[in-house]
Amino acid sequence: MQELEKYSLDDTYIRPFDRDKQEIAIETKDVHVFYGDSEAIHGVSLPFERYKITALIGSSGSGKSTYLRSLNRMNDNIESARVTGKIMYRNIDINSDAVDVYEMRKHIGMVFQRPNPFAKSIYDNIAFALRRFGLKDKKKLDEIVETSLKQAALWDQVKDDLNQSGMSLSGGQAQRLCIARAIAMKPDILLLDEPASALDPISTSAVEDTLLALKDKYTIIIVTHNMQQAARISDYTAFFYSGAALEYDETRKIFTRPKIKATNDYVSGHFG
Ligand SMILES: Nc1ncnc2c1ncn2[C@@H]1O[C@H](COP(=O)(O)OP(=O)(O)OP(=O)(O)O)[C@@H](O)[C@H]1O
Repeated sequence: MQELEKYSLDDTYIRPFDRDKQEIAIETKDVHVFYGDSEAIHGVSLPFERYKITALIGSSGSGKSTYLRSLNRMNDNIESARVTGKIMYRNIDINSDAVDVYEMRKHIGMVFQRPNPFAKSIYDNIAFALRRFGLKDKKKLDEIVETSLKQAALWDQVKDDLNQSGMSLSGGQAQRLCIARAIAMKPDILLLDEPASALDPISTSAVEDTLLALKDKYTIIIVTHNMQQAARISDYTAFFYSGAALEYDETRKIFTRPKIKATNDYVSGHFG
């Protein structure tokens, strides 16, 4: 934890957005997250542009996952966690008690680090939540299953046997099934917490291609440990350090001309 003392949390650069030209899909305002008495996120205010990929980078324990989870209230599932501040989505503060969390998560979906397909067929992995939300029409279900698998770049590999178990897929295929499952709900925003960290390089590359292809329909926010991955796929990058977002800018600037010393030291491999 030595390095955590090294840089000032006040030395920050958060890029401005031109809100007349750049649509903001979701935005946090002064978000703090506490686990019991310990503060893990210290007032993070970031806007995320629609139809862009934004990467959250930073060393282990810097708060990336905690912050990402706050964006669709996954921290609600952690008993000791408490989130303050506003998370504005379509002029609604989704952090307010009045929000129906399950309804909100239809708009703001999440894919986790480890592929977690259900022990069901590929078809049912996708149809399950749709049926639960009341969709019974078989033709409509077939259509959504097909479109979601196509968008997740998995259709060609599985179309001949949608009845095979989701558990029988390779890691990369299983993760793309989880992406298909998330996008079947037609979310606006897709949150991904290190979706490729458990995958081999070929599967990683397939997942990255999938995300790039999804960008024109979804706003994507992705936590990654992998700086090359952030550089390859994201438009914007936020650098997290010790529970604060120290720098937020276009990805190419973060990796070539960061304005903050901590960012520069991190992207050039001085700590991590
Ligand atoms: N469920 C939890 N209960 C208590 N403390 C937690 C919990 N989850 C995370 N923390 C703490 O919050 C801080 C931020 O952790 P977080 O997992 O968000 O960081 P991270 O940047 O995503 O790290 P990593 O890259 O290792 O996943 C750390 O100090 C961590 O120990």
